[in-house]
Amino acid sequence: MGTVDAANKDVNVSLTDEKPIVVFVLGGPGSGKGTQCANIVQHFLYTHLSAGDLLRAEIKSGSENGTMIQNMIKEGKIVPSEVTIKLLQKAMLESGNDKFLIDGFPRNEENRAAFEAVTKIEPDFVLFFKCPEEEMERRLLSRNQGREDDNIETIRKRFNVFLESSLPVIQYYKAKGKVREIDAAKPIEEVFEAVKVVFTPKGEKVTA
Ligand SMILES: Nc1ncnc2c1ncn2[C@@H]1O[C@H](COP(=O)(O)OP(=O)(O)O)[C@@H](O)[C@H]1O
Ligand SMILES: Nc1ccn([C@@H]2O[C@H](COP(=O)(O)OP(=O)(O)O)[C@@H](O)[C@H]2O)c(=O)n1
Ligand SMILES: [Mg+2]
Repeated sequence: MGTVDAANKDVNVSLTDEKPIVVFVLGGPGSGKGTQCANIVQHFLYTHLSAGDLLRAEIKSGSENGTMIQNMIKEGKIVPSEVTIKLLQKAMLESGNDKFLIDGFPRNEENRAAFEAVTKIEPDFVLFFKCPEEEMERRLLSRNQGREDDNIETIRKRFNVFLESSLPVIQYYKAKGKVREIDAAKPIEEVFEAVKVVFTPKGEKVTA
């Protein structure tokens, strides 16, 4: 009995040790998630996985889910978790890394609960980019990446989805003390200064 317990304990310890480190990067559309993740990976040893980028790549690949995903994105709606989580898991495996910035996910309670149930991973912390809607709107309208959802009609829908479905997820993690909130209305370099502080281990100097 004691031996079995001891063995189980060992297994649990090693599983815990092997679990990847995950940071969820959240914020409204246009708050600067992608921009700051690109900066973070230059300074810290993370792999950046954007849920939106993975979904757009899935459309391009001609997958059987492509049309459904395209329609959801055009409407600013959230794609069923099953689809997004599969893409995230595949990208995590293929990266060979064990530290991830998961950008734009979880976007609703379903995303959050399904990810936790399927992967058993809890985020280390949640980086939340807080930005006023007018500023996010300005940025999205001049993003110029040819995205079908960067038009004023879809942008309004995405803002509503953010308020109704995504903010509650941020609240959920706030209650657990896991949210690191950043003022994202400032210029890119200033936002990154604040981001670096969050990623720099306590006691270490924040580097340039
Ligand atoms: N702090 C900032 N100030 C001004 N423009 C920004 C800032 N951060 C990002 N942008 C620009 O705003 C647009 C949206 O940024 P992006 O990183 O794609 O946001 P998100 O991934 O949150 O939608 C891009 O064109 C980007 O260059
Ligand atoms: N977890 C996610 C992330 C994105 N998406 C879809 O992809 C769209 C674009 O997401 P994105 O993260 O690339 O958008 P931004 O916040 O970067 O502007 C969203 O509006 C959703 O339609 C989703 O369904 N589920
Ligand atoms: Mg983005």
